[in-house]
Amino acid sequence: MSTEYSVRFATHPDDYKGYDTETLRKHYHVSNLFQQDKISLTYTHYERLIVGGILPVTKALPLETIDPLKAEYFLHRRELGAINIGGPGTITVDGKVYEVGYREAMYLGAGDKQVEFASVDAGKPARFYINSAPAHHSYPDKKVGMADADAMTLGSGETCNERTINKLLVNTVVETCQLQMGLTEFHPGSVWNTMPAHIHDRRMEAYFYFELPEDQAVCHFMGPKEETRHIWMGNEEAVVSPPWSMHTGVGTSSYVFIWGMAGENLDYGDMDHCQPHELR
Ligand SMILES: O=C(O)C(=O)C[C@H](O)C(=O)CO
Ligand SMILES: [Zn+2]
Repeated sequence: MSTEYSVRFATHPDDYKGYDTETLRKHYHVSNLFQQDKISLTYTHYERLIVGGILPVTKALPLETIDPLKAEYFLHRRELGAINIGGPGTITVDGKVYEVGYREAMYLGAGDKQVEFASVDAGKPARFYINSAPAHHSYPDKKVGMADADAMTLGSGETCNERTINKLLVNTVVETCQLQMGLTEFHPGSVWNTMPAHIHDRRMEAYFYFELPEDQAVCHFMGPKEETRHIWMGNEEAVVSPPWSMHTGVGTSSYVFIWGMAGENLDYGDMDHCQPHELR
């Protein structure tokens, strides 16, 4: 088996108030996503979103079903989004090969039976970050490059939050059941993501931070706006944002992040903003 998984249960905001650092990390922080020749999955009970990392080096890695799905194959009743943050890779779906390069995304619809992830060059392996959610309709597979993104620039240099949000797997670009994914990059000098912060209790979210120098960190904030907590994030680590939680983060240097959501609607702009002066 080249697949490993762990399970995260959902938490109540009243309980969260009493969590110390270790408990916060145990419930929301996800590390060790990329292990050589492994598929590492975290099955969350937030909209049953799965967060994962796939690092094929010496061999192709099949997407195997895992016990919590009780399904014959992984995508029997699921859809999946993958974004490659490494060297050139391929995703083979029921015999059809898609070349997926750096920062390119792939949407896989429910019903795809045999899916395999591979690197083109073991010396520069592909690194596929994935999110998967339950799906009750089969939409066509689609590769989405950065040039296809529905891009939006927000913020300003003065407030250190100037950034381009590249919406890759969203309903203006590709048909999905509930999954949305994108990649946000910063303009020089800006380090605050998602500021002003927001909550969308219709959808849970997961953030994955990468291209962060190894000796630097991102301070990720979560919680109801009047009761926030922080989690220090390292490179290639993810954090789960429950539907009741605001989310924002600030880096001690530049970084990039991938966000992914699942839940009630596909309306990216449906957010309840929390202005900086309202945060406690
Ligand atoms: O920097 C931002 O703002 C984001 O990238 C926000 C995320 O896309 C998000 O939280 C979507 O709900
Ligand atoms: Zn959000």
